[in-house]
Amino acid sequence: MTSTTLLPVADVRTVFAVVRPLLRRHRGALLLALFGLVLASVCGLAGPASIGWITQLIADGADPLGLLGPGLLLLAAGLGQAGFGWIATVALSRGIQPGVASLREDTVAAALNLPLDRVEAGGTGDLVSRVSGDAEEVSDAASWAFIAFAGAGITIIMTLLGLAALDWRFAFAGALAIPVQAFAVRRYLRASGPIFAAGRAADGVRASALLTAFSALPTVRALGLGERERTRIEAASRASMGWEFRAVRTATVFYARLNLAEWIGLSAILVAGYLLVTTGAVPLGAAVTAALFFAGLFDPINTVLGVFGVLQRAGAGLARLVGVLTVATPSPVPNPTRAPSSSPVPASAPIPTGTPVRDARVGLAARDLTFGYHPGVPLLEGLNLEVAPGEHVAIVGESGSGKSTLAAVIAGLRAAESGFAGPVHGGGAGGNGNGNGLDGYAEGDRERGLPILIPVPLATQEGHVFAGSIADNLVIARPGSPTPALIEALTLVGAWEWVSALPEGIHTRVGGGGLPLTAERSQHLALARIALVDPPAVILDEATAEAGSDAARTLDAAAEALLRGRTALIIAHRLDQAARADRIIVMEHGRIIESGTHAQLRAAKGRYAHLWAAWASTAVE
Ligand SMILES: Nc1ncnc2c1ncn2[C@@H]1O[C@H](COP(=O)(O)OP(=O)(O)OP(=O)(O)O)[C@@H](O)[C@H]1O
Repeated sequence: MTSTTLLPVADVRTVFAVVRPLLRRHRGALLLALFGLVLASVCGLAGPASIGWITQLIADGADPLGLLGPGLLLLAAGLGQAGFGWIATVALSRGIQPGVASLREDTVAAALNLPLDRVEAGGTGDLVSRVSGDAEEVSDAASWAFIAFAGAGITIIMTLLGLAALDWRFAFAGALAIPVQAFAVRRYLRASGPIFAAGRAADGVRASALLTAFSALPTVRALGLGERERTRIEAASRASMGWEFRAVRTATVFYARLNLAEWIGLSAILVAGYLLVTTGAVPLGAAVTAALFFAGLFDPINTVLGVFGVLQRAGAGLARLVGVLTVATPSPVPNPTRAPSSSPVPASAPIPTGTPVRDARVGLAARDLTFGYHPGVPLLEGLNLEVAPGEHVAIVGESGSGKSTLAAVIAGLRAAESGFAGPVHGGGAGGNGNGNGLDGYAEGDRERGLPILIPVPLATQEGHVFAGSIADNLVIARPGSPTPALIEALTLVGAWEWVSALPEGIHTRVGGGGLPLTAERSQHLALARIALVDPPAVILDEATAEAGSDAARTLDAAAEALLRGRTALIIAHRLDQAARADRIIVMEHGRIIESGTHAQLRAAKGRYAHLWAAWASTAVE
């Protein structure tokens, strides 16, 4: 990939549109939090007020017993502040955290549904950094920064009101700090916003560079590309670090300006207090209270301005998370002959246990299908293919002829530009043969007794092994499946023999950090995963192509058992696999150029006959 197009970042309006209903759901908790924060800051003010009161009593030479009143007020204020603060914190996190959690879940679900080409265009790292780093920033901010920000903001407002209540001149003196603070904040926000956004984007690019290099490690080693990859990662890391340095530098200047503002405000209050007390305008206790009020503002002001950075960072993360939600997910091209779906089945939705999905009346079709990797350059153009229910069709053709692409579009992994591709109703009783979109039940399907259409599983030669137990690797395809169902699926494809011989059987950990599996066993698990889903139609994309001869025999048998009684599209590189199919189609430059049985095509002496002759002369059975 030479250039990347990162996933979109949502604008402020879209972010609000997504966040508002999440917060509205917990309005009660948020109101309780606001109430608690106001009472906690009122209690916070009672502390300095009682110290001022005590000072006044001492200055007046009052009876020591008279100090008991302000002493008790001081104690009650401390307890009240802690108690109300606790209530507010709990209520606020109850109001915000569920929203953050559901946003994260929605984003992860949307990420899993993203069109493959969109993820490829942005680099996998961009997506990974959003659902991990950005989600972390947002969650972090919600768990403490937002609470600290709201608490400190309310304390500032209440303190300013308290200062004004003591004497408006104290409020005026304190307000002299505001222009410097406003200047500091304005400069900081202007500078830091773009720095944080660019920093998060640079992190995404760095993650992409790392993932690309690691995922292609064997190729990188084989072609001696290590140095080139290292330089690329180093450049991406340097860019990311550069933004980090700039963020720290901007924050340092910001805090220096805030310290200057504090110094100006406190000096003004002390001067005002001195003048007001010496002229008898206010008692000494009031001046002490005012100075303590103002000093008490340092912390909340620093908190508000300090967490601004965290909130801004979280804001940038939130916009990137919501951005994932705004990417249109591939929806199957609707079949114009059918009504729209009433209960859609998303392409990646797990099939709940107990849902009967296997049905002998489901076929596969591509109708007037057009698809291309680059806009305006179609690879498949107006392609038509019908696979009848229960039929096994093999696709053969030279490398690059479009076999895998056709399989991916029919499996719903890539969205068609126009036309239709996917499972269809057809054949048997109740089917109308018109076909259907990949849309679960369409209007009236239940009434007509038509089977539900689920996404067609595609097994490729890269049978992926997830880190976890063998059971985890299977259950992922059909959550909630009981152990006997897993064993049945493994047995069907002939994998139970080796799985049951492992020390921990089905609970053996495989994948990252677990038992390494051979390519053959990984594929075996991939086929068992499909057996567990028990779908009516399956696509095998070279699922046994790379295996050695013994492994090929094992996996051929597994595929044969899996495909029995199902509709199948098989991309066959070894032509003996194709010969066993009911029908063979030959592809060239994205088009179907021949279609027929093995015998028919050999007799026709066309492209397939040539391929067969070439293969048969080199094949070792
Ligand atoms: N992700 C992609 N982005 C851009 N072009 C692609 C992508 N995948 C495949 N192509 C191109 O599309 C064309 C068809 O590729 P496809 O993999 O479908 O062919 P194939 O017949 O399955 O080949 P093979 O047998 O080598 O897998 C090729 O020119 C290939 O380079």
